[in-house]
Amino acid sequence: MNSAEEPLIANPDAGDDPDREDGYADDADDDDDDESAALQKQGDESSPGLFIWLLACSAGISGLLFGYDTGVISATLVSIGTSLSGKTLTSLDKSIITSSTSLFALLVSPFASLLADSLGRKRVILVADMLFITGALLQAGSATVASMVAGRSIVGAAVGGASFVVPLYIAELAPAAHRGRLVTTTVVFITLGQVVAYIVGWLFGEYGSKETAWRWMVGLGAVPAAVQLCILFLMPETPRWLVKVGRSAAARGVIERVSGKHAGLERHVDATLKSIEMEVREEQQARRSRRDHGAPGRIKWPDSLVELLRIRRNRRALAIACLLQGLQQLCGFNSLMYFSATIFTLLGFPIPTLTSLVVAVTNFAFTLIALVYIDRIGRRRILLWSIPFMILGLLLAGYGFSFIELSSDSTADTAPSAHGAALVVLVSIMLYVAGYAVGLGNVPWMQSELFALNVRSLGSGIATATNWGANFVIGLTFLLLMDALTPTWTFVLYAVICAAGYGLIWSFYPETSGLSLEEAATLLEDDNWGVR
Ligand SMILES: O[C@H]1[C@H](O)[C@@H](O)[C@H](O)[C@@H](O)[C@H]1O
Repeated sequence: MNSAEEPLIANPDAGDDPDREDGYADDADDDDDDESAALQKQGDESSPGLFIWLLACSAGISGLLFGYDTGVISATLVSIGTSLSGKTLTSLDKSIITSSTSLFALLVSPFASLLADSLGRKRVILVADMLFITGALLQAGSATVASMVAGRSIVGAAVGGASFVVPLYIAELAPAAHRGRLVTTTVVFITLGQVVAYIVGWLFGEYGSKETAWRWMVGLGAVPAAVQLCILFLMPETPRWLVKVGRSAAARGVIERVSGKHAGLERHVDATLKSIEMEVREEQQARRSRRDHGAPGRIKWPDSLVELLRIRRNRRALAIACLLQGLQQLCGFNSLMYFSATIFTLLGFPIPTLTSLVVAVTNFAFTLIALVYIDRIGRRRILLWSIPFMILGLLLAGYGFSFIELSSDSTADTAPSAHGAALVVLVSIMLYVAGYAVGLGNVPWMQSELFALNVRSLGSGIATATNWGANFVIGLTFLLLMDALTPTWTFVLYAVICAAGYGLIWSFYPETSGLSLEEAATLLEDDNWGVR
């Protein structure tokens, strides 16, 4: 058994409560708990301090890479020409090159969660950086389609690991009152990475040499990864992981540093540490009791999977996290990210790559707005407010498309009415993207706050895999749907998916804003899923 699975907490207050079969709450400690929760909250609500912002930004570089590597592919594909395997890329080559990234992200994310539990959150960021660098260099030096696919797959593995571990890392370090905002920083970096990728793609595409432009586009991804690799040595491990492996003294030091300076710091640190230790202890007891009641042998990862699926609140957390992550992709946003240039070509815009920059910039700008308001408005509420705008945008875009005759050579009817309709589509796409960016674009990444510590890493890993699975499906089916259903009905289909998602969120997703990770994880015990 690895050390992460068997914490070594030496806590003088540690009380075993044999009456609790699940080991989750201990009545005798209730008054203490209330006091420490109040103290923890008091410290949490003070300003988060420079150090935690620096940490969120350093970790956010992974988000920048995620956004850059997923965004840069559209410009790369149109600039490769005959540089790979001495031939023009076929549609199949393009699809495989594009989707290998999401496929590997999908395959790697659940396994990265095992690494994050045994080696720590920080080391997964380190491994991801090395993969980002290797993948970028391999792509830049590719002479064949096969080596390009290998490079994209390695980058995909890095994106899969980083996209799951960075929100987890930040959520475990952040004070509760600012956690939403700090996790949203990652999404700000992702969307910034996409803007940068579009600009780099456009600049190199317009002004670079035909032979080497695309090599620069993909190779540049190595730079931020190398920078992060250097900074990483200054970044701490999360207190929750440290407590889990029995290093409470080190955890205390980290909590002190991220709490910022405020009155009562010492007591706040004590309270935070105590509540983490309590959660770990309760999980140890629960695990021990489950082992005594049957499951023989040592707890290995399939056992944490069993815990995830057998305990009601864990199962619910997983259902919600997967629902949100699935919806984030199935609402169709990334079809715009990957194919907006194709769409705007169909609509007859003169410089489609520039027009598609509108999508990336709107996404980035509205993610910044989410950054400011997410903790004030709350996760559930921001989703319930923003999804109707997405639905409206999709329906209007579908309506606009119905006025445009797409001819067989894939160019739009150039009649004045078609120009008007193209503008309607552009504006409604912006409305949809804005709605997406303030809600669905970022809230699902707060997934780790739904899970109890013992299953947090595995649960987040599976939810991240759901995100990449749905991303893969959307990337693969969008153009086919446009052909089979027409653009109008494709957009209507995405609107229907959003409406169904709205209903599910309304029924099952409780508000977790402002709660400590330990409180958020217990909310799902309620019969009504903590929704009312
Ligand atoms: O949160 C991010 C962000 O919204 C990106 O713009 C999108 O491309 C990703 O798929 C998503 O996970």
